[in-house]
Amino acid sequence: MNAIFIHSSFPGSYGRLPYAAKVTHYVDSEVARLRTVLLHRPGPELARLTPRNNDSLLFDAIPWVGRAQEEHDAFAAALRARGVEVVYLATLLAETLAVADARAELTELVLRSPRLGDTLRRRIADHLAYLDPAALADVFIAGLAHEELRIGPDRPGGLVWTLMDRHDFVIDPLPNLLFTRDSSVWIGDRVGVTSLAMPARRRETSLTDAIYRYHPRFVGTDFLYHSEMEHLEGGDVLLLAPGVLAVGVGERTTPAGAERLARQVFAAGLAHTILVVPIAQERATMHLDTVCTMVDVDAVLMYPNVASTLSAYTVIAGADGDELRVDGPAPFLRAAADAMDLDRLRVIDTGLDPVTAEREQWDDGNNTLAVAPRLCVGYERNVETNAQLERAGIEVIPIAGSELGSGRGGPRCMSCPLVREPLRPVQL
Ligand SMILES: NC(=[NH2+])NCCC[C@H](N)C(=O)O
Repeated sequence: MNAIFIHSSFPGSYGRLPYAAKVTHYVDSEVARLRTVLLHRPGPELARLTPRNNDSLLFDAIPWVGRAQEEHDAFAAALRARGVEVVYLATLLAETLAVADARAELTELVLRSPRLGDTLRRRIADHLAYLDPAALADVFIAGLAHEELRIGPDRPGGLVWTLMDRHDFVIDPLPNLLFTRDSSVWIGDRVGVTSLAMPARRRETSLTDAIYRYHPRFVGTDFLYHSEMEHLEGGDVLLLAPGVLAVGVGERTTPAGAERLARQVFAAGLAHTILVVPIAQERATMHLDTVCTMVDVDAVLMYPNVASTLSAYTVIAGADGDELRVDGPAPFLRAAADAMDLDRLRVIDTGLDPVTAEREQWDDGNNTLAVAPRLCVGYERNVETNAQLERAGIEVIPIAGSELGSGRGGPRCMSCPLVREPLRPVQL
């Protein structure tokens, strides 16, 4: 028997702690009271989006940056009003870049791009060397445009810079950093730095990796997953109950990623069952959390157009500790209830009729963030879904998302829980 016990009082914000204090981060469910969450307030990286690059940068429209920031501030305020500590990724990154090794590592990484020749590489290195940690963090997030680099007779750009399209970037921006759910995931007291599938997002994990390795807040944290491992994105990982995970495999997470995660969590003693859930390889269902999120310990909000057809393979550790045992497929809702030791899972539908459901699923009506059991944040525009939740006894904290939603992500995608109250000690 191996029980994980957690400190009963959770430390407050980073600013109030002695510099090198160790903070206990811990998450064992989707719904237990949320204590601390990692968000990214969108900034100048969104202003990089144009009709020419928005598809490859994974946005469906060109967001109005100021309004997106207002919406995001209201999201953060709603969480704080419920007692949640909000930690910003850009702040953590700036504090991380005060550490010389972290600064050198991340700088070296952007300079390594084979698109740059030696001359341009030198110009970029000079440019970055003068920036203070906060300004350097801004460049790592918002990228660097061709015309932002100071080039002149005494500082020639060289062949690559000269032949480059003026609209091109010498360091690509990361507009999807907003969706902090995907670039790292906490399971128990360990962090998984994920392995993002889309080229436009890959560099995000160099930032989360550096933060978790170098920031004093995270000293001593054990890693459960690394970005060089098989593709796995946080939006596909649901902590159904302590010891039970669901992992979507589709456009982003691969079966190999799900298998790797299973091996890692079994080896760390963090779960006994992984449900592997195939989802359609489409933009509308890029992650499992676009069709299924939890709103209570025994209730899920689900997209009705897939609820009855979604299936799951149940993976448990094999007897010899190496080979995994795979059973199924079985209907997802049945397999989940069995693994969670419940008679059944309550299901609340996204939308009312199939057309409304399809519209509201697209607008991330399904993508709620639980702040506590039966209390979640949802986009206000998904009127029918929110009404369904209220009818089922789930309180919805509505937030505006007309601009935030243009990147196709809702409150769950935009948040990475660092601390939730433990649902119960895990008995493995
Ligand atoms: N967990 C999520 N559903 N995240 C949504 C991410 C949206 C982002 N534009 C992407 O395509 O990657």
